[in-house]
Amino acid sequence: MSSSVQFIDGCWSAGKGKTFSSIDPARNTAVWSGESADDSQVESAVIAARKAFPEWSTRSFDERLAICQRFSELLGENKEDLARVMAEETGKPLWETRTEVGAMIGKVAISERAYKERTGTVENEMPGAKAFIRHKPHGVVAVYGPYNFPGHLPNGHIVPALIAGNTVVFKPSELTPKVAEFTVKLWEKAGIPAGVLNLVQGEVDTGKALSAHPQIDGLYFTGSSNTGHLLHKQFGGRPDKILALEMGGNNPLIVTNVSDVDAAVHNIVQSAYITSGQRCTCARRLFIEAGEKGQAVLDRLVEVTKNIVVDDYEAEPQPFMGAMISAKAAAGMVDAHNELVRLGGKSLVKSTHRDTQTGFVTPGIVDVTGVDNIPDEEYFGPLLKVYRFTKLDDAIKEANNTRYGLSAGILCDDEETYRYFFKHIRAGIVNWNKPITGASSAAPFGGIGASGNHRASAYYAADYCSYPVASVEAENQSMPEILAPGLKF
Ligand SMILES: NC(=O)C1=CN([C@@H]2O[C@H](COP(=O)(O)OP(=O)(O)OC[C@H]3O[C@@H](n4cnc5c(N)ncnc54)[C@H](O)[C@@H]3O)[C@@H](O)[C@H]2O)C=CC1
Ligand SMILES: O=C(O)CCC(=O)N[C@@H](CCC(=O)O)C(=O)O
Repeated sequence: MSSSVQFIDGCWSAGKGKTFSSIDPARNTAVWSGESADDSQVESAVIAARKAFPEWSTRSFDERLAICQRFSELLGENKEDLARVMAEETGKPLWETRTEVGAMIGKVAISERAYKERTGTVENEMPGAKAFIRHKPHGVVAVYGPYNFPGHLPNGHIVPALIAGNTVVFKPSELTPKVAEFTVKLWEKAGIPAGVLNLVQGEVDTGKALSAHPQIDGLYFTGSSNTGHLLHKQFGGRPDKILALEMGGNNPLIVTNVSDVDAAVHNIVQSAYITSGQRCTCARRLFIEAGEKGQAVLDRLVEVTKNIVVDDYEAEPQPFMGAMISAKAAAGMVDAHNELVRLGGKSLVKSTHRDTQTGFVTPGIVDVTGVDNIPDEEYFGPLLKVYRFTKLDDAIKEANNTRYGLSAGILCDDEETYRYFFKHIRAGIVNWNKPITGASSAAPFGGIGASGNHRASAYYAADYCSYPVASVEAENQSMPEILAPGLKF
């Protein structure tokens, strides 16, 4: 247990707000406990970041990058310990948390490339002068992270923000404070100067205090659509502040005319149930063609889903799914399953909460074909709704019938069908014969509609971490050969 949990202006200190804790959802044991940052500590963190900004932003790019590279090396050296902390706090199996640390390590090199490619310097000759495009950091930015990737997703904002010269106040998910503390200690070890990266731990009150602080210049948020929409309202009328929102989805996956049934089922399972369905990119709605071919896919999916191994993060052999983030979240999945059945859906695979004290829940499938009033909600867990269709156009129309627009995919043998789907589907990630999860850090990552606000992250995070400055520059001034009308010299 730790008490110095806030990192403000280069110093660790205890929070002055109320106590909160994190629980290992696989074992129902306490992992971490500490006091939250109160308003005065959020204020100190923002002021420290403001004070550190002039020096950090005017350092050379290479100096800033060197610290990020050292952080990346330290992640490598501490990979196993960090993966274990992630597993304890989230319930995710170790194979998966190791992958998450790997993604964090890779983020630095990718962000360096993205910075140079998307926000580097461009020089053009013009008569008697040169035209430049350069980029400057915004200033103090707040970074909010979700619990499902407590390392990788906030890291996807923090690294490009720091590389670009911003200073950061990081507010992690209250469900994963230990991962945040571990990570920020590595930044400290990497030599991040005082005030450049600050950590304020706490629950929603801490988040509210930070987002409302008048001295932040921007906020980079990954989390639920509800919170994202609240932040968007809060930032209304503030065009001077940059807001990047990465939110949830109600993502569709269409299956039509596939010859390799097992390969299709594997792609469905990877799309719907990886991370116990706790990825914003997970498939929530599966459209399967009516008839024998579709039935063969569905039957095999039901069979494979029933056999998915759900177990402790340390179990050997490793399970595909670990516990969900909390016992409450797992119970919520069973409730959501029952609600779909109450609305008229047919349960094909029942979601079962293993016990009321842990987050273990088995993956579920409900056939909701022809059922009206299915809520357009993101059930953030391993629950898949099935829709049978006869015409592809109807499936695409229904797939688009959502306020969200994060990821979408089609599993089909012929390219023409994919091209048609691509043209008509609305989403920020559109895949063919691949899972719709597992988005690359080397590509833009974001959604439309209620999934985001057109400020895609991952490779495009560079875009919201600085603003462009256009300059026309001449070493000497000279009089033009022809004066504008009405001027006399
Ligand atoms: N599109 C994307 O890139 C991703 C989106 N997500 C989404 O994140 C969600 C799961 O993450 P959660 O941690 O539950 O999200 P959340 O919205 O509950 O929390 C995210 C952060 O916002 C803070 N917060 C909550 N209410 C606030 C308020 N009123 N004012 C200021 N701050 C507030 C929380 O303390 C936390 O730090 C899912 O909906 C998922 O789809 C998750 C991963 C990736
Ligand atoms: O941010 C990046 O570097 C790439 C995006 C990414 O890692 N996406 C993951 C997880 C995000 C989520 O769904 O919670 C994915 O697409 O699986």
